[in-house]
Amino acid sequence: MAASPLAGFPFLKMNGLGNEILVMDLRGRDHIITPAEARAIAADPRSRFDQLMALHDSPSAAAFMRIYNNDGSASAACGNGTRCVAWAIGRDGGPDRVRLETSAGALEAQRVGEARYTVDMGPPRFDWRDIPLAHAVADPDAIAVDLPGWTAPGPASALGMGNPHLVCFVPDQQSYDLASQGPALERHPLFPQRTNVSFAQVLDRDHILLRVWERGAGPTLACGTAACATAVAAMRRGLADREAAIDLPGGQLTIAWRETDGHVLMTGPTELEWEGRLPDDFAAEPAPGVA
Ligand SMILES: N[C@@H](CCC[C@H](N)C(=O)O)C(=O)O
Repeated sequence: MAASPLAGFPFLKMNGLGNEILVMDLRGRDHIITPAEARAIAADPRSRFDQLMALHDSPSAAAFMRIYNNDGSASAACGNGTRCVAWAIGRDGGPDRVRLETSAGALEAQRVGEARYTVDMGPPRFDWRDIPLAHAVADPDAIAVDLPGWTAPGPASALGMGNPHLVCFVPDQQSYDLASQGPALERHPLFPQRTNVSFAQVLDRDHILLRVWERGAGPTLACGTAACATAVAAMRRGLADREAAIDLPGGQLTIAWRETDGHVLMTGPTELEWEGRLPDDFAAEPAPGVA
């Protein structure tokens, strides 16, 4: 079998509030990581990740980011991963301000402290085609999500942050079981591309507790886009002010929804855990039908 172009390839193992991020810089190369390769990388404890951020050349930004979940599926947005990429590009005397692209649009990241970044995550999306939903809904903040054997505590919110989100507001987030309700809600028929699922408990107008079941990755210690979606949904319901602290199992993000242009600003830390290389004999499972 021919050697994989990823054999021995270097990576940064990082995290954003415990959300496990792998950064691989493929700029100047023409290899696009396949879903099978992403799964194989995630399955190795030395390169495990919730999300893999693969950097590619961009004519108008420092990099174009292809984002993979650990089940091999793609996403067009990852808040914690975007901060990690900004750190990776900005380290060793690189720029403090970085423009990055995804298939959902351009994002600007600004260093605001030691390994700490604010990312302009762009505007939230409420049109059913942009989230996307399977069909038009009368009110994206009044989504009924009862499941067989489970009654939702009230209507949920559906919105997009470049990726789909379902936000369920609950009186006590600890009493909701991510492991059983998460997978079912991720595949709710209203979401043709599946969805990230948030259980949010509003403590105060500027303070929200959040746990997230991520599309394609399951429960993670933090999800930046879910924090953005939750803050916006709470603000639209009149439950929170324009800036709020979101507490996730891995720590705190600050989310502001700017009135002047409707963009969402996410601020939080990054951490480098180790630098590594894929094995020299790296190989992914073959594509179906390929011997
Ligand atoms: N952890 C991320 C979101 C990653 C993508 C998500 N699971 C999806 O499939 O949309 C974040 O920090 O935003």
